[in-house]
Amino acid sequence: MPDALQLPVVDLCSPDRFSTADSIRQACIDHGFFYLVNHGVDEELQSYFAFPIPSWFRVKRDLRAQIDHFRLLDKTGDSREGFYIGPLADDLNQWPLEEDLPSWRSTMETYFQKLQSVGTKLLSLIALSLILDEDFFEKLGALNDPSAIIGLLHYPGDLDSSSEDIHGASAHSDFGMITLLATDGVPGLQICREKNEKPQVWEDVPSMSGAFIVNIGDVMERWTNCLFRSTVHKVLPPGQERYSVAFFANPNKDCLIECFESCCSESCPPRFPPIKYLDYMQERLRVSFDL
Ligand SMILES: O=C(O)CCC(=O)C(=O)O
Ligand SMILES: [Fe+2]
Repeated sequence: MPDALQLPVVDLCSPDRFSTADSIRQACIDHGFFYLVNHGVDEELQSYFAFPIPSWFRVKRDLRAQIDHFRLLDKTGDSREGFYIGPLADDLNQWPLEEDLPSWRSTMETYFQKLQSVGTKLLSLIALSLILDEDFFEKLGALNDPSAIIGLLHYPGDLDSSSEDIHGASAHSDFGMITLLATDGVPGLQICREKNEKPQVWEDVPSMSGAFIVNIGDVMERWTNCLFRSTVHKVLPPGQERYSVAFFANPNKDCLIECFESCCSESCPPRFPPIKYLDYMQERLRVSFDL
């Protein structure tokens, strides 16, 4: 049986920003995961995502088009289904008709904007935690036209949870800067802090009512020269229906992912060469989906 984790809890609105930044730093070094409370996104909005994705509304999965348009896909073999909403301004999103799901589009747009603003606030604390200026990510250009994505995820309830080959979501790390996750409380999410250890140890990440589960993505790990970890995680077949929403805060596609000066030195040189986010993401998608 995996152990249940006690992840740190970060208060987005704490007046003591420096001590909050310190706890974020520790959480990102130790776990790459933490809970975010006091984020200002009301739960009523969050309840909108738990809708059965109607069969007529499932997105036709055109891999090439999705790469071009920064849409992410579930890994082949995962049993979940997802509906993805990309940047609102780029006009590439497919929306249900107003008469089929009244107010759904406007609610989702509001939700997207709120998550974007929570992400921006959190990134200023993350900048502080790395001894950088609070507006560091803005100045870097990461937040101009960011290629953020919301994934509305549905895990069917009728999977055979006794088989090791059946995943809700198979083991992966997220590509971007940070991910904010809201779940409906049904368990299933697990993390593996030492992915190279044998046997791997998987720990349950319980949901916390009203809190987002935040995790560090690969771009942040690369920026910080692996000081902050992009922890591998997966979702077990829940054995009952499960809904979650993941907000992937990805940077602007032209943003350069280059080790921060505060995270390298002569004795600790950058582990990765600089790369533009667009090139990085295309490479990751190519490897992940064997394109
Ligand atoms: O649904 C979840 O709890 C996790 C989803 C996830 O890790 C992802 O979509 O990257
Ligand atoms: Fe993930």
